[in-house]
Amino acid sequence: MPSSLSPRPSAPLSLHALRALCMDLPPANTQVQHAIAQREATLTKPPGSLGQLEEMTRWLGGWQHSATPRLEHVHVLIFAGNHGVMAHHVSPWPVEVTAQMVQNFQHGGAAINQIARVAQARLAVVAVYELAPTTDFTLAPAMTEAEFLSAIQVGFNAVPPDCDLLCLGEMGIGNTTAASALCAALTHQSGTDWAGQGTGLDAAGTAHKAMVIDTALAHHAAHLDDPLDVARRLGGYELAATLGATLAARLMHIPVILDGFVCTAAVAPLAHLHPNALDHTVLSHCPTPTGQTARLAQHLRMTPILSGLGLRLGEASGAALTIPLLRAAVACHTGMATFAQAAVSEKA
Ligand SMILES: Cc1cc2ncn([C@H]3O[C@H](COP(=O)(O)O)[C@@H](O)[C@H]3O)c2cc1C
Ligand SMILES: O=C(O)c1cccnc1
Repeated sequence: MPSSLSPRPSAPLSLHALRALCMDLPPANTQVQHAIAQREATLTKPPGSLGQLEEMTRWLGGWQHSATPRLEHVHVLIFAGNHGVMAHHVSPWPVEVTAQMVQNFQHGGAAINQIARVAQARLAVVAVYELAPTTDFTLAPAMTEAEFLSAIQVGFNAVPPDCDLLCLGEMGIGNTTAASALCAALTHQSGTDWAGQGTGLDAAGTAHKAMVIDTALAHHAAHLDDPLDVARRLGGYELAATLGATLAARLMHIPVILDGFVCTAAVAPLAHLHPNALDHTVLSHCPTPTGQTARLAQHLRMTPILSGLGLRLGEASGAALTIPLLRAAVACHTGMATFAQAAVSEKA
């Protein structure tokens, strides 16, 4: 069934229902994947010579449940939120920048606006809780259970049903601290292991960020066994919305491209609940081979589509950059002639 005809699922209304949903997610269509691999073998090229493009087509088709994958309706969704932990100056930028950048997205002036236009994708921005900040998570959970569930629901409901591919991104000054705290908690490591420079902290600023994360980890130490509770205590509204959108996409047969570190950290709790929970997602990029995004990718056994570009912006910029590549993959699979059609001799 094409993704555009998939029924719109309803969002889970309790933590119990959310957990149950995460444990029982629909798989990819393996028959479709097999059919795509069979056609791929008949196309006028040495087998496997389009490398990862061939894998991408199989991945897209398997999750769209269609042997002729489509990229007619590609959507980029940015969730924005603010962070109480900014009381500790964990970013060199002021919190107002979150709202200002949301305006910038709406007026077409951000990097993502240009990349989405080039990629022929529709862009939408959702300011979660109208950018009210979370609670400072060094003192208390970032979100109450009700706030957490409602942010998940915002993300869940933001996924357009008529969508062949969803690219997710975020905007929230201070959110690399939340993302690093999540990673540290999920991997049972420390702030130093996961804190990075974010939007340009110097070495002293990064060490302070690591200390703030360690303070939060100590405060919540007795409650870090449940991945969803980790997401509630140490995450943020836009991270919870990202998790909700990723779940909705799974139920609606929509493949997902995750942007960078923050986005991937936001959905990492799902992988800790169920090993296959992120199979319908792909990580777009890693800025460096040894940074936090690379380590998170390794932890989640994800291979980024793009590496070495040094992208460290967020906003779904890396995710949207992969769209032209995916369009090329699908165009080759659907448009190429077979050996028989083109009268090209097959391998001896
Ligand atoms: C002008 C500007 C545009 C951005 N677009 C994305 N981010 C990125 O930086 C933020 C996270 O970094 P940190 O944790 O260091 O604050 C997020 O908003 C992220 O999307 C931006 C940041 C700035 C300053
Ligand atoms: O990789 C990311 O997601 C990222 C990196 C720095 C700032 N904001 C986002």
